[in-house]
This record gives sequence, structure tokens and C-alpha cells, in this order.
Amino acid sequence: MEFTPRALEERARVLKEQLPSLPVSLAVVAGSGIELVLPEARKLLELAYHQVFPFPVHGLIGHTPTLSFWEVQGRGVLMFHGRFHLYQGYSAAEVAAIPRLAGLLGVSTYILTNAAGALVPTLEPGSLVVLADHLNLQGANPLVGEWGRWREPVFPDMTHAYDPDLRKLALELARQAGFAVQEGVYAGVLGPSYETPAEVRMLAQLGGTVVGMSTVQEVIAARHMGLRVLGLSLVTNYAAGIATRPLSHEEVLEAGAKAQGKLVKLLSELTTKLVAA
Ligand SMILES: O=P(O)(O)O[C@@H]1C[C@H](O)[C@@H](CO)O1
Ligand SMILES: Nc1nc2[nH]cnc2c(=O)[nH]1
Repeated sequence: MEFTPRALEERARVLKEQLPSLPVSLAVVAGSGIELVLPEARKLLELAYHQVFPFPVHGLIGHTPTLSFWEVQGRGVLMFHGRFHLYQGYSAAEVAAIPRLAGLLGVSTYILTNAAGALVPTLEPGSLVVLADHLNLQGANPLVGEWGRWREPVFPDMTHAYDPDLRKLALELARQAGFAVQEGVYAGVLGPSYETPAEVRMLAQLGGTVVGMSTVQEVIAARHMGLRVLGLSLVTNYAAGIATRPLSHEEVLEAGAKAQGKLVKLLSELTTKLVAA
């Protein structure tokens, strides 16, 4: 069955009845190998994605597809553990379902994390990139067709897709959490094969700092919903041709696990600051 705006609106209405009745202002999305918890908050509810989204959900190693609901200072925070990717066969509308659902549930700020490869040799694995912009090279856009007509604006401006104030705050808190951190541009490709060395050189020449297979569809949909966006790329590996060994998803997951402590600290500080704002 086709996934329509009506189906998502109906699911949001049902979820609102199931979720604790706290004002929700923030959603956080965990990328590959990134396990997120909020040590100083209370987890009130956890739902498997098949209970959350009105389309068939199939998993991927490195993602536990659940939505958890946390209470932080009397406010609700949604944590999406795992995302949908085009390369898994999901449509652009399905990939964009997370920010759209978050928006329908009352979220105003959307924080996404992802695992990405470094396009420049100076960016070491384990470091963090606060996204300042992106290149959508996936050949898709979640606003094509009826989803684009679903709400205004039909032609959303993407000049400040990644919120400048959130970027500043994230840079400061990431340093405090112990990350080597810089701003950069995310090159979003389709995958699932990793790049060739020639493609990596091209992406760097196009202005990319990191490369990954997610994020851009979500960010376009989030901006269309009027959400403020913060994008954080954990550099899990050097991209092909810069890397001295073959790339693997296992290496990506390992790097996520290694950075877990710092990421949890950063996300915890960020959510505390943002719910209080
Ligand atoms: O969901 P993210 O962008 O974190 O996942 C990245 C891209 C691929 O799914 C995978 C490649 O190893 O990691
Ligand atoms: N496309 C792509 N996605 C990634 N996700 C984590 N590392 C990489 C990479 O090097 N390339």
C-alpha cells in the first residue's frame, strides 16, 4: 500500500494518545553504530518501529529500530534509534518519515547523527563534523509529488538548512565532550557500495568534507516541516583511496561504539540546554 501523508497524520494522532502527555520539543536520530541514551533523564516508553511507522520496516546491522521517549526537565525528548535509507529500498517519503512524524508530534528541533567517511586526510576517524551544509547526490528528493504539495512552502529555501545557532552550540559542547571537531559539508550519496577513490576525489573537489548514505532526505523534509536542524557526522573511517585498508560496515560500527561515551555526553548536554531554552 502506498505511504501517504494521510497515513502518517493518522499514525501521529494515534501515537499522541500513546505517548506520555509532556510537551515534546526535541527529536534525536541515531546513525549507524551509534547507541544513544540520556543518563540523566528518565526513559518513559519504547516502541518498535513497526508500531510507529505505517509501512513495512526491515532492519539493518548497527541499527536497533526503536523509538524511545524520555523526560528531561518536565519535557519530552524523542530518540529515534536507527533510520531508513534509500539503499535499503525505502522510498524518499519513507526515509523522510522520521522528521515528518517528529514534526507532527510537536518537535521543533531535529538533531541527527550519522556515520560518515572523511573526504580529506586531515580529518581523523573518531572526530566529529558539525554539518554546515550538504550536497544531495542521491538523485531523489522527498518533496517530489504529493508530499511536496502536503504543506507550504512548495519550494523550501535551503540556505540555512543547518541552524547557525545550533551549530555554534554544538561546536562548543563537542569540544567540551573531548571531540576533535570542525564544521563541514556532508556529501550524501545513494550507496550501498562505498565510493571508488576517483569518486572520493570528485566529492572533495565538489566541496564535501564527509561522505555518507543518509541525512540529506531527512534534512530537506525537516526544513519543509519548519524544524531547526542540527547534523552531526561521526567520522568512522577515511573514505576510499585515503584509507589504507578496505572499507567495511563493521569498521563503521566499531568506530561508533568507540565514540559512544563522548557522543552520549555531547547529546546529553545538548538536550539539557535545548529543552531549557
Ligand atoms: O545511517 P548512517 O548514515 O549513520 O549510516 C552510514 C551510511 C551507511 O548506512 C552505513 C555505511 O557503513 O553507515
Ligand atoms: N558513502 C559512505 N558512507 C559511509 N558511512 C561511513 N563511512 C562511509 C564512507 O566512507 N562512505
